[in-house]
Amino acid sequence: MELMSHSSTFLLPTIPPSPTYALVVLNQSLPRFAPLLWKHAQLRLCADGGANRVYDDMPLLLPHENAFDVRKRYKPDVIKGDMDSIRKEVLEFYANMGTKIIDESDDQDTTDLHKCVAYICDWAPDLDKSNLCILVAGALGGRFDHEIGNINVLCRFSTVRIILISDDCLIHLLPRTHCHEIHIQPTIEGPHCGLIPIGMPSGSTTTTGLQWDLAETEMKFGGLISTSNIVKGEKITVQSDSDLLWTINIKKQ
Ligand SMILES: Nc1ncnc2c1ncn2[C@@H]1O[C@H](COP(=O)(O)OP(=O)(O)OP(=O)(O)O)[C@@H](O)[C@H]1O
Ligand SMILES: Cc1ncc(C[n+]2csc(CCO)c2C)c(N)n1
Repeated sequence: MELMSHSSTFLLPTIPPSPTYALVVLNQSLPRFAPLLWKHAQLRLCADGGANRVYDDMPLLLPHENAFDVRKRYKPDVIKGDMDSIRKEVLEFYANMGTKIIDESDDQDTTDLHKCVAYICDWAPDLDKSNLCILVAGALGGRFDHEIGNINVLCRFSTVRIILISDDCLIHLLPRTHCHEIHIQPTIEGPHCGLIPIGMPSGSTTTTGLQWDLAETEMKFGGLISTSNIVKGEKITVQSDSDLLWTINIKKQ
């Protein structure tokens, strides 16, 4: 089985040039490291009201700079969604600056995050898709239906690397098609982590590097799932017969 390697280097001040990152900003308070994620991204999208957050919150995260200069510098490449949350003044500001606006108000069956991920995968020009990773800022810690909708996007695009990020933690999928090596960045993440079967129960999951390792263990909702686990070192391995969610806490500054 092919190996898939994971590392949260996008939270470090400087990172190696690959993979290619695309950033999607959702309609929730910006995580404190949003400017860093923005810097590392080759493509920046706002999901509908996510544009209000960039407009309102980016100057607050950079209080020593002039708000207008910050807004000009942090210009999204694309704003996409059903456009029921973005404020008119924000839409006009970015449209005048050349941001591409994609109004999909006809589609009331998929979320704004889904619409943005579909754009990145199918349409985004000039983006190396072979080594693509989509970072999603503001995906957690809000309305529960939205949070679950955001996790559902991980499952609907299970062949794409997508990482949901909040101030407190990150979540991504470990597809059952691969065995996984997770490289921990101990200065920025851990020690608390979780492994959660998604879509179907896991008949057999095996891990190394955790305080409570699994050895061909069964996991299912209503039975055992791994929460409040602890990473012991800097490398975790995971193999499972079902897709799992991996989550790890992000350290406070
Ligand atoms: N409270 C929240 N918690 C988690 N994610 C959120 C929350 N609010 C919005 N989002 C994310 O931001 C995206 C854009 O949200 P926005 O408020 O602009 O539109 P919406 O009409 O509420 O969402 P949608 O059209 O996707 O149902 C949503 O698709 C969702 O992914
Ligand atoms: C069973 C079912 N439940 C809810 C919605 C509504 N809905 C789902 S995603 C979305 C956001 C569009 O931007 C809306 C309004 C639906 N269509 N089907």
